[in-house]
Formats: sequence, structure tokens, C-alpha cells
Amino acid sequence: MTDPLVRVRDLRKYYFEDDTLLDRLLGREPTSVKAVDGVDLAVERGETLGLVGESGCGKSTTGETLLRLREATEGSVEFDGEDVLGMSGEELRTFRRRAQIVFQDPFSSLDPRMTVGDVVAEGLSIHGLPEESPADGRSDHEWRRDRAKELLERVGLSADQVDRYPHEFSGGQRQRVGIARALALDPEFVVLDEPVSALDVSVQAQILNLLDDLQEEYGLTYLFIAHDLSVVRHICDRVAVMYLGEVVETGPTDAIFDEPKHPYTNALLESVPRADVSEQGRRVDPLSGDVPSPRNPPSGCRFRTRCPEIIPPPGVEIAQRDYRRVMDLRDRLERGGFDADSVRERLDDPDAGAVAFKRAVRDEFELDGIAGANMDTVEDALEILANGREEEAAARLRDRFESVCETDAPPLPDRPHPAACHLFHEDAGPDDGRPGGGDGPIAEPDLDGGPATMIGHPAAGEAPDDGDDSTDVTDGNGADGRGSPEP
Ligand SMILES: Nc1ncnc2c1ncn2[C@@H]1O[C@H](COP(=O)(O)OP(=O)(O)OP(=O)(O)O)[C@@H](O)[C@H]1O
Repeated sequence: MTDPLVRVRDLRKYYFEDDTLLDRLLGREPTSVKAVDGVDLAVERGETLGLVGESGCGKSTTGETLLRLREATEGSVEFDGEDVLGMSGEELRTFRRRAQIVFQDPFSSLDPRMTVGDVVAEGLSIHGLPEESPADGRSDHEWRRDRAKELLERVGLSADQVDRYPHEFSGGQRQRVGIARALALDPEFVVLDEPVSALDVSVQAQILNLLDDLQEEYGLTYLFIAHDLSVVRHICDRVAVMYLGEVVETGPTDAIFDEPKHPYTNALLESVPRADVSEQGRRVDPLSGDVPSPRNPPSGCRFRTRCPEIIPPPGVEIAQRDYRRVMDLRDRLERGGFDADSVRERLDDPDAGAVAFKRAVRDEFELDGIAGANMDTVEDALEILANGREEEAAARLRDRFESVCETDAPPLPDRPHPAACHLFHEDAGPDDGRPGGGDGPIAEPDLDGGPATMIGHPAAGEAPDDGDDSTDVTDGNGADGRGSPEP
């Protein structure tokens, strides 16, 4: 097999907040947002690699950092064997021609007074094209305008739309213009950053077909970013699943869909609407816990605060549903999110004693099903909590319930379908693609809580976008509010 076109190793991009001159003068410590925190990826020549995960998990930052639209904090990116992060001058200019990006809304950071012809041709002027004056007597400007017309036609628009303004186009048409703009410099690699997320489903299909055709015609390699797994199924050869700045599973698309390993991948898949009526009524429990902040990601496995398969310590027999609830309480206590006053305010009698307080916490976290030694520990912790000693209550729970998922960060092994999860042995045999793929589960997950699904799933600008193929349609959708990347 040839070397991948793009290889990313241990890529990190931290954004620093409270880091202005004034902050420094005031002695404020900068906080880092660990948007991308140790990502490894390889994109093979001619393939489409999907990069999926919930909003805010770092997909766009990964795409923009590997293209040098943002400066990496750490790590390495190789493009066709060359070190991208170390490039400068002519080498960097050449890289910028060979590697392009399509944004969700290609116009959000562009001047609305530019015609689509100007938008498509802008890269040509920036890169000083044509290199030599055309032999047929056209001016350089005319050459660029003709090239823009050709590209508009190639993406399914018409050449006589070259002087129109972006607001005159529907969302689907605007995305075609964005694709034409990316193609203008004959790139080999294109990052497609949620290219269809803002579009109506029927228009999505048209754009995906166009991307497919262009890939074949020009031998393109794609990194396709999406929060919605259903979109990547038909266009991607392989998929990498991201959670809170890390890749948690990668594999061939069919293996990811048919034999997902990581509990997060399972949860993402459960959130995909099913066409099959028999599956529509399936019982799904929402994932518990909030998405943690990348400013202070959880220790160990970052998904463990929401994982429906978190591993109890050896010797502790507890139903998964109950363990999840104990861990939710602990997590709230340890992260300072537990508000004893608001529990008391919710009591009928705010002056009620410890018994009523403990009952309210048991009800809130649904702890009543726990029994035996587990319940003894929970009761102890609740008693300590009723006396206002939150840290001690958390420590009491930690003594009995500490999980390997919080103490050890699971690695992502180097194999065809790896998952960064303690449910799979690290030192397993060959990966055969089955769940556990040769690396059998080390703990039987107790799924009595049923499969999980995502809640509050973010969907960028869902405004309908009909009329893709007609001109003069203004639907006003698509703006994702993203600012321009750093220069
Ligand atoms: N310029 C910035 N300064 C500080 N934090 C940022 C900046 N840009 C992004 N972030 C934060 O970095 C994290 C990753 O953001 P990113 O946009 O890469 O995620 P994403 O998965 O692409 O999400 P989305 O689909 O919503 O774009 C988020 O927590 C986001 O709030």
C-alpha cells in the first residue's frame, strides 16, 4: 500500500482564553480550550475519510489546523510525505494550492458584494494565475473569468450566472459555488467541513452526488466532516469518530455502522433516524450527563461521564444503570456542579432535616434501586453530604466506586478498526472486525438501561433549501456564524 496522502500525528490545538495584554497585566492565568488534543489520522490517496462527532468536539479545528488555516499547538502533519507544519514561503503556497476547504456556508466570511465569478476566481488571482498571459489574446482577467465560468458549469450551475451575487442563490447553489471555488486551483485534497449540514435532504443528495463525481473525475482525496452519521454512510470509505478533542474509533464505514465498538459510536448511531418502521419504536435512553467542557476534560476516558457502559471496579457487583447514576452524583460533586441549596429549596419544607434532604438527592439521581454494600456506601455518602461536606461525600463514593475508565486513558491501538475503550483488550490478537474484533470485551457490559441515544443533538441551520436547481432563489439559510479562520 502507498503512503497516505495526509498523515496527522498527535495533533493538538489549544485555544487560549484570558490571554490578552490586559489579562496578563492583571495577572490572570490563561485557560486553554483543548479543542484538539492528540489526534492521529491517515487519509489514503483517493479515499474519503469521514470525521464525525457532536458539535464542539473539534472536527473543524482539526480540519483547519491540518490545512494550516490555524497554527497547531503540537503534533505533526505530513502531506504527500512533506512536513506541513514546518512549511513556509513557496512551499506553503504550493501546499495551499494542493489542499483546499469547502465550508458549510462558503459565503459567511466573504464580502457579499463579490459576484460568484469573483468568489470562484479569487484563489486564481491570489496565486498569480495564469502564470503566463493567454496566447489567444485574452487578458488575465478574462482568462480567470472564463475559468470561473467553466467551473460553474462543472458544478451544475450555468456560465451566465457568473455576474450574480451570492444572495441570489439558494443554499444548494451557494454550496456548488463553494465547491467550484475549492476546485479552481486543481487541488488533490479537499476538507469538506459540513458541506451539506445546512441543506434540505433532497439537496444534500444532489451535492453528495456532485462531490462523488468530482472525486472520480479529478482523483480527489476528501476529509469529510459531519456531525450526522447518516450523511457519511454513503460517501465515506472510512470513518473516524471524535469525542472531546480525541479520535475514539476509526474503521471502514461498514464496520463502523454494522459493528461499532466504542460506546460513543453506538450512541451516535442510535441517534440516526431509522427508516425501518420496526426499529422506530426501539427503546432508547438518553445518554446521561452533560458534554464536559474542553477547558477541563475528564480524566481517563473522556466519554466516561456519559458512558452507558462504564466499567465498575473489580469485585463491585452493580447494575449498569445504578452504577451510571452513582457516577453521575459523584461527577457532579467532584466538578462542583452539585448545589445543595437548590436541593433544599425544592423541599416542601426548606428547614426539613437530613432525612428529607437525602431522600431528595436519592430521588434526583434515582438511587433507590441500589442495594446491599453498594447502598451502604451511598447512604454513608448522602449522610456526609447532608452535613454539607461535599468533597468528603465524593471521596466516600470514590473509595468504593472508582473506575478504570477514570484512572487510565484508553489508547487507540494501531490496527484497522481500533477503539479507544477499556472494554477491549489492548494486547489482543488480530482485529477481525467483530465487536471486540479479536480484542474481546474485558467486562460484560450490563445494558439493562437499554441502548443510549444522543440528546439535544445539534443541527446546524436546518432551514429548508428547496429550489436548488432554479436560479434567483434566496433562502437565506446556511450561515453558521463561524468567523474567518486565523490568517
Ligand atoms: N477561536 C476559538 N477560541 C476559543 N475556543 C474555540 C475557538 N474556536 C473553537 N473553539 C472551541 O473549540 C472546541 C472545538 O470547536 P470546533 O468548532 O472545532 O468543533 P466542531 O466539532 O467542528 O463543532 P461544530 O460542528 O459546532 O463546528 C469547542 O469547544 C469550541 O467552543
